[in-house]
Amino acid sequence: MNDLKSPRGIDRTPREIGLLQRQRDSEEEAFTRPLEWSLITRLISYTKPIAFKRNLLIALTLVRAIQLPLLAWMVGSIIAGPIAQFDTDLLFWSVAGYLLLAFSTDFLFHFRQRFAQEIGETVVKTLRSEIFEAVQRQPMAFFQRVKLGSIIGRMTSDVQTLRTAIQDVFFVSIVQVGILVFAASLMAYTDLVMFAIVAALAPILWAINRHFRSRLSQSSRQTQESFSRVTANLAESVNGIRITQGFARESRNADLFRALIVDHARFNMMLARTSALLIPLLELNSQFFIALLLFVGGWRTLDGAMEIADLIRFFFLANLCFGPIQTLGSQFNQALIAMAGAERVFKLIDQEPDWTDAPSAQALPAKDASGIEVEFRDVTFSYVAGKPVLHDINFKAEAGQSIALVGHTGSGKSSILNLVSKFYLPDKGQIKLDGQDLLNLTSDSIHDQMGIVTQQNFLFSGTVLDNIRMPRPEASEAEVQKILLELDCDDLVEDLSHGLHTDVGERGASLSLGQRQLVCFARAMLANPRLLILDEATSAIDSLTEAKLQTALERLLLGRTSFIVAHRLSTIRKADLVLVLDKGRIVERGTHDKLLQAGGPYATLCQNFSS
Ligand SMILES: Nc1ncnc2c1ncn2[C@@H]1O[C@H](COP(=O)(O)OP(=O)(O)OP(=O)(O)O)[C@@H](O)[C@H]1O
Repeated sequence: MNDLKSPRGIDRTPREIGLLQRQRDSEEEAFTRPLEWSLITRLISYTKPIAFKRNLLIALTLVRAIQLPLLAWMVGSIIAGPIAQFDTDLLFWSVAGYLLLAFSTDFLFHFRQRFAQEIGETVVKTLRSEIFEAVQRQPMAFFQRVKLGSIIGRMTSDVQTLRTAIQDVFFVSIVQVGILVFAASLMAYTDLVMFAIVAALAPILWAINRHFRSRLSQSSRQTQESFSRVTANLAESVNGIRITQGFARESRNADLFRALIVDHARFNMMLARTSALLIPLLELNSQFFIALLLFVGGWRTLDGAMEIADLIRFFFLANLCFGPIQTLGSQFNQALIAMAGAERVFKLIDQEPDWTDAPSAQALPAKDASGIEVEFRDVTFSYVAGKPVLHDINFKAEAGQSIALVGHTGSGKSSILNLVSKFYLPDKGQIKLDGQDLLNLTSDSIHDQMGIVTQQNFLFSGTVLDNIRMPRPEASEAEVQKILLELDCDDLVEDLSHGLHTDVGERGASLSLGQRQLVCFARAMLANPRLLILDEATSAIDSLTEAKLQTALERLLLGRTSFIVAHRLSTIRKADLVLVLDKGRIVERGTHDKLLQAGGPYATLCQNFSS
């Protein structure tokens, strides 16, 4: 906990400690895992759509694995052969042969690069769409459990490690192993004693390389993570600057930011120290090898046990061996990192939703111009097992009725909406839509006949037209205009700089609150739902817009069954049934007038509603 202390010795608030603690949490995710055949074969199966190119690439790679050591061997042989023998003709033809081989090697290299990139791209694009589909089919509870950051992590850094594995590690390793085997065979053929020395020392070089590479990549990941905490904190600080200044929190926030950059600097220094140790050590290793080979090779040549030409050839080949030993070390490390990434990505893709529609579920029959009849019978519901938030809920909404849900915060209003929408399933009891048990109806058919307007008035990036047309992208602009006219808010479009084609900005930021809500009403109206779920906005809106919203809402509700978490007296007054909730139970029900007369909990609550 020591490094969580503030630089000025001030005790941190739980939020500050939490922020630094997140670093530990993310580090707990496995960074590497051993090679696993099932993960490797599954990953390779993603290259099936371009199997021909993949196989061609394997063949090209094998040829390249022979070409590279052959080039080195040729250099050694030309020096030891025609040059040592002063044979000009042979020198000319040998160099021409060398050039021909070099040209064909690089010609193939061009295709190796291109095909590898294509294979990587194919795998990445399939994985990303599979992740997206897997996330989309999850029920609501999943999104409360899983952090957005972790889904983004799967989609970006983990998929990136898999790209590296499939497009580089696999093919680079084939080439390097090929070079190693081919060069080793030529070395063994040239001089067995010298080869034995290289073979004995190679594992030491490999082990040193592996050790430092894995430390290096661990440090590099920690550095990246600490930097993303710095940027996340900066974004939060800038976005929340009003609150920061309003509560005079600048100095504490600056402390926290300083702690994060100190943390980042610490990881950066660790990374620099590790690489400053690794690179000279590797260089020293190679030089130590060369010194040893020079000594033994020189001794054997002087002793007459070895030809000088063989010694030259051997040196070229030995040099060629050092590269693959080091490269294979780092590729192996990448492969282990990719295994951890693959495990996380496939776990997300394979994640079965907590529940799905029953196989026998039928579509809710669509009826024109009438609302859905909704009935709750003894419904109990909990988000967390054993902690029910709704108890014995009973009510019936006739087709076309509007039901207002009122109650203190946390009383269970949104939970009822979640159940009607089949975003969650009840623990006990029954919910019936048009007389059929919700469990026997498909979610899609319910959502097709349902419209939702939330308090946040969520808009997607794009134009006003795109947002209104979301439930029916094929709707014409004229249809959208007609909807706006029906809602009596066609002047909304006239006020906007580019009419229906005005860009709404990020999350609708360039529209006013009232305009955003009208867009959401128009969106719901275009869907022409039989059931409308509405969480009435609480934000203060000027009285003119307010009146417009009320008119639009009345028109939207006409002929549909609606459930409204109501905050305005005007909405509640018009509701056919008001359900008063308290601690997950319906404590009163009736019309506004009746409930007001009764003088119970509703009458008390009423004083808080805006008119
Ligand atoms: N996803 C969730 N996981 C666990 N508990 C939840 C979840 N959502 C709501 N709750 C709990 O369920 C209870 C009812 O919440 P609900 O959101 O239905 O109340 P509400 O009346 O709509 O409140 P508000 O008016 O503040 O929106 C609360 O105690 C709340 O803490």
